[in-house]
Amino acid sequence: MRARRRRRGRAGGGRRHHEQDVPRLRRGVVGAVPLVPPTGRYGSEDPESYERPRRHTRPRTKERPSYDDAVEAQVVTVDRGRYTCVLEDHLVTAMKSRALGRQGVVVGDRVRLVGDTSGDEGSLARVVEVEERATVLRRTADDDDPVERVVVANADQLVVVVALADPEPRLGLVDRALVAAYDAGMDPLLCLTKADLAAPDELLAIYEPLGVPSVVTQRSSWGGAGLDEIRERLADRTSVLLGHSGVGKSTLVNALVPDAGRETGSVNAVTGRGRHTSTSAYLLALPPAGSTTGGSIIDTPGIRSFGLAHVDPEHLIEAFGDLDALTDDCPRGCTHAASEPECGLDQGVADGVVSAARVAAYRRLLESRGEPTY
Ligand SMILES: Nc1nc2c(ncn2[C@@H]2O[C@H](COP(=O)(O)OP(=O)(O)OP(=O)(O)O)[C@@H](O)[C@H]2O)c(=O)[nH]1
Ligand SMILES: [Zn+2]
Repeated sequence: MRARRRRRGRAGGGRRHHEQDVPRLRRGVVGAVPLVPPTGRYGSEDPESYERPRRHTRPRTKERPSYDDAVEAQVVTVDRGRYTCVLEDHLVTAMKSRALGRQGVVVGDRVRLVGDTSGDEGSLARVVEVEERATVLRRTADDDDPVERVVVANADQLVVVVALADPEPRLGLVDRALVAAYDAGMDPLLCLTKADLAAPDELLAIYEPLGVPSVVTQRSSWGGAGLDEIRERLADRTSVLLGHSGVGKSTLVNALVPDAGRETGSVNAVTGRGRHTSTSAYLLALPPAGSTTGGSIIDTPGIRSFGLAHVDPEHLIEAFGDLDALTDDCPRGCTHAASEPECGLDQGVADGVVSAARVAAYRRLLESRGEPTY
């Protein structure tokens, strides 16, 4: 029980929480690692500390925190050690400051920048702080590789984009993405595309017992309701879009953000490189539409596998409060899988407090952890 409580308190992974619920974040501390500014104003590698003797023109007391003129920005994409950040209305290229050490900086991170934040051609700012993350979406390269990678930070919804046909839906992919979402404390959303090619009923029935919300769409209806419903679901949130190649994700992103220029052809408009070399996620602000005012989406073009070795089954069930409540009397170490002899979930079904379909769907998710990555 004690171990379980400790896991519940795990940073960034509590039961479903949204960015809005998280109190204004502590600054300058990421996880347990305090970011200690280097001695001197910005550290010895900073050209400004040589070129502009600010200390003489702007006196500061010792107590004054460093970086108090740093500006807030959000990381939009990462490419070979360069961080593109959005600062109010313009993009700034930045690198990590030495003060960050090995601290990772990922798409969605809210950061503080110093240096040249003009965004002018050739300018380079420096990331000096990463704010505590409200959520982290992680993956392991594959299930046998325990190295965890943070994919994106601060997203509160994971949109799993699945084509109803061409390519055929792969449930393994959907299940694994859902596991990652629940583990990260993000709300899942199923986005079923290409409804002009196949009916959604079968797929919807499979995910209905889990209570996963869904939208069904097809490109030809985008003048009408299809796209509006998705916009409403995305409004004022930060949503990660995940999907296998060819499901129509880029087509959808381009419809949502008309000047996004996400590649549906062969060359990435952002990097100028081939589509398959672009592996970084990319954050795009949603334009206001109808009654919605904002929100952003994070496109994840390069994710081909979604290892879940980092996911603790005991943590997964916490995303399903009604099921979690049934497991208090499970034998020690019960994984709540179908093979467990005395699992409280089976008792719950026998007692009629939970549907067999819901337990079976939960167990399918649980088992998807061990399936091959996609
Ligand atoms: N029939 C049909 N085809 C669609 C629909 N949406 C997109 N497509 C087509 O599906 C193909 C794949 O679309 P993309 O948007 O490039 O798919 P993607 O998921 O971004 O794929 P990658 O770029 O490989 O990651 C394209 O030929 C689209 O024209 C739809 O609603 N119905
Ligand atoms: Zn159990």
